[in-house]
Amino acid sequence: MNDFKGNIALSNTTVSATNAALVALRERIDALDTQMLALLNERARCAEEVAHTKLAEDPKAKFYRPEREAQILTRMQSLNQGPLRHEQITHLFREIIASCLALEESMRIAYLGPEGTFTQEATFKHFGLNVATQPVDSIPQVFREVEAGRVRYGVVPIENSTEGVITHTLDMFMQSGLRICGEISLRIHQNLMCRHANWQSVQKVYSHAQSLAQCRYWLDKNLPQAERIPVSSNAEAARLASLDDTAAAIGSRQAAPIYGLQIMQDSIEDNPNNTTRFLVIGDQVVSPSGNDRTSLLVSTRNRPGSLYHLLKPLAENGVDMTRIESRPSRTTNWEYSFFLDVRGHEQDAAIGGALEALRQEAEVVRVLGSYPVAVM
Ligand SMILES: C=C(O[C@@H]1C=C(C(=O)O)C=C[C@H]1O)C(=O)O
Repeated sequence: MNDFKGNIALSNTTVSATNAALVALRERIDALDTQMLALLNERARCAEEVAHTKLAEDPKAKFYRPEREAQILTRMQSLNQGPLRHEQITHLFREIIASCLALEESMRIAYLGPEGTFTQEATFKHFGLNVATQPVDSIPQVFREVEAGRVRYGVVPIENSTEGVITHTLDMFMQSGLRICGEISLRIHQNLMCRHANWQSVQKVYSHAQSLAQCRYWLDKNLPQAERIPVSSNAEAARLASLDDTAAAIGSRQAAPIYGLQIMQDSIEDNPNNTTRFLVIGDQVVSPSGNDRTSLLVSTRNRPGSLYHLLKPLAENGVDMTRIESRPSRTTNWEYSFFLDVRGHEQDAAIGGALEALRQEAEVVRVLGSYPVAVM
């Protein structure tokens, strides 16, 4: 009995000591929040000042500066000593920057929709959660919205680490004069969602064919009885699953609340490094950030050694090529267009030299854009 009472007394003391510690910690957190609030608003006032300064210099000034944002995020990562992870710091600062930018101007961004797709997730990752967005039905439509000036920028997928390049996007650059202003790299986490907790009993799984392919082994193991039904987008899959208790959908976690579904299993992709790269398209020429990529479109007649002649100027100028894709040029049979990604900015001397030499070799050499390499 004594022991029992003693224990109670001990735990009461522990509880009140814990309480006192919690009270003190929460007071400290409140004080820090007060400081952060003041600092955030001071930062916001600086951004407003930046806007006035930009306008005084150029009444048509573009406020969004992707290279500056990338520099800020990279700097914060290099200063970060934890315990918050780089990813969390990046996320928080992205939202702070987006909120400051929103004070300078309100931007509208078109993306390949519908709502609940990974392209929407990429858009919010890059521009912050509060940006005004316009989901559209197709990649050409994203280009058209930007070209017509109905939105400031567009977001389209360009390549997936498992499934390869998205040729629709590449082909649009052959017709459009828009430039690439940025890239977004998104780790693709697939989620199984349905209306109820009894997910193991579903008979159908809806998703985009690519997502089904990315979860093949997980499905074999966990839902061998369910029929896999490919549909036009993951958002459409979520919509169909929201109408049917015998079905589940696979897709982006953004889709679940939109279609009234619950996420029953997350990160079910077979390859945990599955990443998709997206492009931000617009009409802006972006200044160097210090860690940039340049995308080129080069067309040439098909003659012996033509690819060698295109690549030689890059090698001779020490330019690091990170990607090459070839597409039929569509204007003349057996003429090819090459999409090249190189490290660096078009204002770098090495790339300038390579471009000059390339222009002697190829019929068409277009810089699609120099832009900051995706920061996380
Ligand atoms: C404040 C600026 O404008 C925008 C907002 C930024 C920010 O909040 O840090 C950074 C770059 C721009 O997109 C700026 O150009 O410095």
